[in-house]
Order: sequence, then C-alpha cells, then structure tokens
Amino acid sequence: MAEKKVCEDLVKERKKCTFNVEELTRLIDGGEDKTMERREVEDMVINAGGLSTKDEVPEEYLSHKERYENAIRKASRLFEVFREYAKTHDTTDAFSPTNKYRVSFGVVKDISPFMLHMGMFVPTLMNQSDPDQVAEWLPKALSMQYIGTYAQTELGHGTFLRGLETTATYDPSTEEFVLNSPTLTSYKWWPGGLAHTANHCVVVAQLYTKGVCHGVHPFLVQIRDLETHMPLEGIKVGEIGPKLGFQTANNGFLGFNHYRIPRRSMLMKNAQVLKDGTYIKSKNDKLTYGTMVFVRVLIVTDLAYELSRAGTIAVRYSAVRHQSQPKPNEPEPQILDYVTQQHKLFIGVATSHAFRVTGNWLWNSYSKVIKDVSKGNMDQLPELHALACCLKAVCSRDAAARVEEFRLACGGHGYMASSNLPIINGIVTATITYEGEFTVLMLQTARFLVKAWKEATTGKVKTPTVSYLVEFFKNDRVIWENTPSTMIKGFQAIAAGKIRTAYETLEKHVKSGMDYEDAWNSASVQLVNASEAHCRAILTEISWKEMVRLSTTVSPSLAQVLLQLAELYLIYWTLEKRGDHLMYSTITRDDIQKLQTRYEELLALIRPNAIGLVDAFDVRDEILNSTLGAYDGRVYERLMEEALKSPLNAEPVNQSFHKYLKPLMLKAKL
Ligand SMILES: CCCCCCCC/C=C\CCC/C=C/C(=O)SCCNC(=O)CCNC(=O)[C@H](O)C(C)(C)COP(=O)(O)OP(=O)(O)OC[C@H]1O[C@@H](n2cnc3c(N)ncnc32)[C@H](O)[C@@H]1OP(=O)(O)O
Ligand SMILES: Cc1cc2nc3c(=O)[nH]c(=O)nc-3n(C[C@H](O)[C@H](O)[C@H](O)COP(=O)(O)OP(=O)(O)OC[C@H]3O[C@@H](n4cnc5c(N)ncnc54)[C@H](O)[C@@H]3O)c2cc1C
Repeated sequence: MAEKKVCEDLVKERKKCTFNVEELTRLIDGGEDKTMERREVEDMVINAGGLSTKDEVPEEYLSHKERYENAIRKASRLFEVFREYAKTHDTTDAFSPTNKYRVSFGVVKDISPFMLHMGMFVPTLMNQSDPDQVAEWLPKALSMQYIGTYAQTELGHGTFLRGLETTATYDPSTEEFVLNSPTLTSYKWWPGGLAHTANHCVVVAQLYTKGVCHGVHPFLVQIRDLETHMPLEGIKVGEIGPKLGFQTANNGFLGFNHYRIPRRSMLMKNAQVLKDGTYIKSKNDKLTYGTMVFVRVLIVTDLAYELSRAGTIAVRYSAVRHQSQPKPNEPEPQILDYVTQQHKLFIGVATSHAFRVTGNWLWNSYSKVIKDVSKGNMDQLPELHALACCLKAVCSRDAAARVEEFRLACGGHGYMASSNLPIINGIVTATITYEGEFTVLMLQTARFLVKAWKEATTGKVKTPTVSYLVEFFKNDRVIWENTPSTMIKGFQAIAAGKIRTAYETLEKHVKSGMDYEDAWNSASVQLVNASEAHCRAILTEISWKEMVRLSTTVSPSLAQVLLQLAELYLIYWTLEKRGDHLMYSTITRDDIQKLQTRYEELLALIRPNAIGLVDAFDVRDEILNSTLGAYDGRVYERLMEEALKSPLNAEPVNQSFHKYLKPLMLKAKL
C-alpha cells in the first residue's frame, strides 16, 4: 500500500526544529544502544502474527466479556513473542525503568490482565522468598505455568495493612497453614488478574502460630487447578465489575474457607515459621512491604511515559488543528500558536522530562538502599520510604492533572475514545489511589519529616534529602534573585517553613492535652501540605540538576532545549507557588512579573521545537493508538475512519426506529 501523505502542517513543523530529534530520543532511552534495542523489540512485537489491532473492531465496541477474552488472547500471544525474545536476549531489565516493553500498549490498549503477574507477583517471589523457594517457584512463574497476582487489599481494608482480616493459622500437626476469610470484609478485593486469569497469588494474611498473631505476612497460594482452571475447593473467586478505567485488568475478589497450604508456602526470606510452629522474626517487619516500595519507585518513570504519550497526542493535534480568525482576512492559525495553548501543553512535556530524570534518580537511590538492606544495613530505609511515598503521590496527582489538561487542549475530539486520551486518563488517575492512596502516603512522608525537624533543631540531620532544614535555621527567608538556584532554595525554604508550622501545630495540640494521634489528625492538613512542599523541593532540585547534568553530555543545540524545559518547569512551579515564596523569601511583585515574562519567553522559544520534542518521545503510532496523535497528522481522516467502524453505522436504519421511535412519532400525530 502506498504511504499516506504527512499533513502539511507537520511537515512544516518538523522543518522548524532546531535540534536533532534522534539525539534526544537516545537521551530519553538512556543511550543509542537502548534506543536500538527498544525499536528491535517494538518491530518484533508489531510484526508478530496475531497481534495487529489495525483491522479489528475497536475494543470499546466489545462487551465486557469479549473485551477480557480479547485481552487474554493478545496478552498470551504477546507473552509467547517475549518468551522467544528472552531465549537470545537478557530480559532482566523488565524489572527496572525502561521503555523497551511498553510496546505492550500497542497490543492490549488498556491494562493487561497479566500486569500484576510481572509487576508484583514475580517481583514478590524474587524478593521475599528464600533461595530454595526462589529456585522452585521463579522458573514456573517466569514461564507462566504459575500465573499470579498480588492479593493484599480486602473489601474492608486497603490502606491499613495491620487491619487485614484474612488469617493464616499454622497447624503443626499437618505442617500446614489454614487460610480463612472470617468476614465479608476480609475478602480480597481489587487484585489485577485475580478474577479469571491467575492460578496462583501472593496472599497477604495475618499469621497465627502457637495462638499468637505475628502480623501480616506473604504466602504463595494456588487458587485454581492447573489443568481445568477450576477454582480449588475452599476458594471463592470472581470479578469485581466495571470501573472508571482498567477495564481489561480483570480485577477480582477472593475468599478462603479453611483452605490448607503447605508450611513452605509462606515466603520465608525475612520471617520464618519452623515445623513446630516456632516463629522467627524478620530483621525489620517493614521488609514485608518491599514490593510496594519497588512499585511506588517505578510508578514515577511510568508516569513520565504516560505523559509522553498524552503529550504527543495533544501537541501533534494542536499543530494540525486550526481555529478562529484573530486577524481579519488571514487564515485561521494553528491552535498551537495560541500562547494559552502553549501554556497548557509545554508544561506537560517539561513535566514528562522532570519525572523521568527524577524517577531515574529515585531508582538509583532505591537500588543502592536495597543493596545495603541485603547486607543487613537498614539505615536508609526510612528515607527511601519517605521519598517513594511523596514522589509517587505528588507525581501521580500532577500527571493526572497534566493528562486532563492535554485532553482539554484537544477540545471536543479529546473526549473521543479514539483519541486514546480517556484510556490514558483512566490509567494515570488510578495511580493516585493504588499502591498507597495519595493522602495516606503523604502522611507517611510527614512522619519522617516531623522526625527530621526534631533532629534539625539540634543542628544536624542524618539524611541528605532533608539537609536543607539546617540551612533554614541559619536563614529562614531566602534572599531572592531570579535564578534557578534561588528558586530551588526558595522551594526548600517553603518546605522547611511548612514542616516547622505543621510541627508547631502538632506540638501545640499535644501541649493542650490532646493524645498524640488526635493532635496528628488535627494537624494533618498542614502535615500533608508540608509533605507536598518537601516533594516540590525534591522535584525542582533533582530535575534541574539532572537536566543540567544531561545538557553537558549532548550537542549545544539540544542542551539549549533541555535547559529551556528545565527552566520552564522551575518557573511554572515558582509562579504556581508565588504565595508561598512571598512568605519564605524576599521575592517581590516585580520579581514575579519578570518571571512571568521569562515564562512567556520560554513558551515562545520552545514553540518551534514543539513537534520535535514530542517526536523525540518516539512513541510509535501502534503504541499511541490515537486518531489525534499519529505521526502523519491525518486527524480528520482517522476520526472519520474510526467513526465508520461503529456497528451502528453498519445499517442505515436501526431496528429501534421501528420498535420505539415510529410509535412515538405516530402518537404525536394523534
Ligand atoms: C502509569 C502506569 C503505571 C504502571 C506501574 C508499573 C508497575 C505496575 C505494577 C503493578 C500495578 C499495581 C496495581 C496496584 C496494586 C496495589 O495497589 S497493591 C496494594 C497496595 N497497598 C498499599 O499500598 C497499602 C498502603 N498502606 C501501607 O503501605 C501501610 O499500611 C502504611 C500506610 C504505610 C501504614 O503501615 P503500618 O500501619 O504498618 O505502619 P505505621 O504504623 O503507619 O508505620 C510504622 C513505621 O513503619 C514505617 N513504614 C511503613 N511502611 C514502610 C515501608 N514500606 N518501608 C519502610 N518503612 C515503612 C512507617 O513510616 C513508620 O515509621 P516510623 O514509626 O518511624 O514513623
Ligand atoms: C485500579 C486499582 C488497582 C488495584 N490493584 C490492586 C492489586 O492488584 N492488589 C491489591 O492488593 N490492591 C489493589 N488495589 C487496591 C489499592 O491498593 C487500594 O485501593 C489503595 O491502597 C487504597 O486503599 P483503600 O481502597 O482502602 O482506600 P481507603 O483507605 O479506604 O481510602 C478512602 C479515603 O480515606 C482516607 N484515609 C484512609 N486512611 C487514612 C488515614 N490514616 N489518614 C487520613 N486519611 C485516610 C484516604 O485518604 C481516602 O480519602 C487496586 C486499586 C485500584 C483502584
């Protein structure tokens, strides 16, 4: 088939670009070799038989059941393709931030029913089992003999893990655990793939041995027969029903009726139960929460990727779309030329870069801390937990806001399923809740910050990410200059100031006679604000420093663009938080106006590179799945092509006319 022509607007835009798009793509991927590898994987998947979505009825027209079956068909075929690839390639990078496997969005548009298998089940087996268990289970999980999920949340409790009700009671006479769901609220509820996909799961349950409860622990549990896939006796399992998004994730419920599993089904890397029922405690009981920390860390770079998909759609569409006539007798401009449109779009693109570099930095910190933990050194665990909590929480909330802004920037067409923005919206919005709900995680970081504040009052802090607190004691009002380093110091002063205020409020409540817990609750709005401010201090500092560092490794033309994006991100947030800066620095109205002017200059500087910047994300059309965002910009043709796929368009008159409309019309005549 002849290549379809690229829309003239995009041809012109691509000529304007001042930097080498391929150079930026390689930087985003982490090097030329990584880009080549990713493209190789994408080619392999896109060209594999049985995976193309091109000629299919769009899945939005399928029934709930058909949609699931279609997702399973594709996810299984995709797994086969990856299995083949793994025979000749190292695929351990699947458990680290990489864009290499995101081609799966080109196969299963929404969330794959296998997501929890690779995202949480396998990592939990790898990191929480003892060496014998790893040797026995991991090959089966990696080969999909065991298809698994992570079953922690219950109908009654998701946040409060110590409140989970599922019990695992050790019976030394048979050397088994008895799993039980004593109440309706103890039913597992939410795990992805649990409903009809998984035959195994990691179940988090309250461990009882010798009549003593030792808190929540993970167990590997078979729930379905490996031959027939029938639920095993004592297991009640099913699907929880339609949701805002995640339509193909196959989220399920699960209950146990005195269901027996062997003693060695408990994941025993950290804590153990001996044959006689003796309990051996973990060095740190929070190690059981390790998989959640791992996923929270990964979510930051995942959000950067989702922003790059949504940004590609909205920016390309904005270059193709023409609307209004500000100057009489002149053609309608591209909507991308409206400065308000640039304001909506470019911060989203800049945020994708800020999250990617911060997410990579967080991943490196995580890897280092986990290495230390494996040697028995837990010192950095609280700081890592505090960082992962606030970054996951703030980045997910920001990303959801940015995706919504991208959708709004596409006007009415952004509301179409075929734009793919609604599905991306559903995927990103879910991250605010899962893997630890926003407020709950912010309050976890606040616990750490309150301790750090107390420490800082003695003139020293042990952890580098809060060292700015000590500076605040020397000078609690930053002397303002409109420079990046002052802006970063400004964010640190805001964080320190808000931590101090929240801490003082907490203390005031305690001194007034409140229990600490009640005082905490009373101060919690301020505590969440303090966590957010701390997170903004981290995001602005790390993203700026990382982008500056990266700019020294590339050509001058690309370096200039990276620095513009980094500065845009800093100024955007300085302006957003101008009220806070006024409280904690000497910034003046004049400084703010100058920053506003600089922000608008940056929008103008970025404008010629808008298409180059999103092209550099290098999200293939097959992965973008969007009528509005394809590389060739054939927006209107695609919208019509997709509309014509509606089953309603298969016949000129729908039968409902004869059944309902005609009788209604006839009655009107009487
Ligand atoms: C954009 C696309 C996204 C793609 C994503 C890629 C990956 C995909 C993979 C999977 C998809 C995921 C699908 C969803 C899965 C799930 O949601 S699984 C379920 C997740 N559930 C949660 O996150 C529950 C949240 N709750 C908790 O974590 C805890 O209960 C708690 C809120 C932390 C409280 O715990 P607890 O009551 O036990 O503790 P506290 O008394 O509050 O605190 C005691 C001290 O312990 C410290 N602590 C707590 N947790 C940790 C930890 N993980 N590590 C280290 N330390 C921890 C806490 O700070 C306290 O310390 P202190 O006393 O010194 O203050
Ligand atoms: C799409 C999706 C996929 C999921 N996948 C899985 C999965 O695969 N496996 C799994 O085990 N779970 C999964 N979950 C469950 C998820 O982890 C929980 O929903 C999440 O941790 C929030 O817990 P919750 O639902 O109990 O919310 P709740 O804790 O009931 O939150 C409700 C409200 O109460 C507030 N709140 C609760 N506690 C406090 C507090 N201490 N202080 C202040 N405010 C508080 C919250 O801020 C929130 O506003 C999934 C959820 C979703 C949405």
